[in-house]
Amino acid sequence: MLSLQSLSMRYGNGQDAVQAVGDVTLDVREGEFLTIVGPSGCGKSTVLQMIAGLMQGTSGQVTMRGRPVQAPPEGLVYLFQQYSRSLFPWMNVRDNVMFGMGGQPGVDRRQAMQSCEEYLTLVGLEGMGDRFPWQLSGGMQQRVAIARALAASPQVLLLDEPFSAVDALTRAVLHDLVLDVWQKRGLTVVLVTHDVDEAVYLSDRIALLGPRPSRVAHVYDNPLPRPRDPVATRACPEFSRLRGELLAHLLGRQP
Ligand SMILES: Nc1ncnc2c1ncn2[C@@H]1O[C@H](COP(=O)(O)OP(=O)(O)OP(=O)(O)O)[C@@H](O)[C@H]1O
Repeated sequence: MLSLQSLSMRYGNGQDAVQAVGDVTLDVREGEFLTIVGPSGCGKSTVLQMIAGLMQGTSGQVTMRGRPVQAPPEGLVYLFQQYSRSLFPWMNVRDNVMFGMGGQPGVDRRQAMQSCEEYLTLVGLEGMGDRFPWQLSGGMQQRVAIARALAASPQVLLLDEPFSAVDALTRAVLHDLVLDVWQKRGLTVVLVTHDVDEAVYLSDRIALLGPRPSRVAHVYDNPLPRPRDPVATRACPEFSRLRGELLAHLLGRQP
């Protein structure tokens, strides 16, 4: 689905230049849930923004279904960590979600409103369309942002630490919501996170980036069965083993 070939990124020039991404090569398979983890500042968000076509690498390329990504491609949606930045405070929830459908040909307002209700139901916010983002809790706002992302009918969903700003219980609920939607809609998901537990719970595969300038240090296959369960999955010996391996690698305790 997505292919990252020898991708590198240098910000700035001369003495102030920062080589953020060294040489990243990675394939993302159609329909998989792939997570990118790595030490702080190693270039995870930069890689995700290059996948999204929000910026071009200094060298290398990204392709989606074989076509070079030079601008945000159709069918790909990027969900930011800060829901407050992605929702429009002057629009109610319904209009925010309908904004996600913007420009889809042949969709009239009544159809759009009906689909909007379906997306809100999917994220557990049925009947909340008239509220404004500032009338909702952080977790609810992030659900609206997810509903809006889904309203764009993406094939690929890029998630940049979308769960880090909510409390642990809301995070667990949002994890299962995203897994449910991913499975029902057959999406391809690429998630960037600091959270090793989250990476193991959600993913099919986990790409570990090394320190800046980053390369892919290792890609872990996740053997944990699906459907996953917030309690039972974390009790599996495989969960602890994989989590431990990732942590050891991140802490530099791996040969
Ligand atoms: N627009 C920019 N201009 C200059 N330097 C930048 C810019 N964006 C990021 N950087 C630098 O590039 C490096 C990688 O940043 P990036 O945000 O991609 O890393 P990250 O792994 O996502 O970080 P974190 O885990 O802390 O969120 C950092 O040193 C950062 O300061």
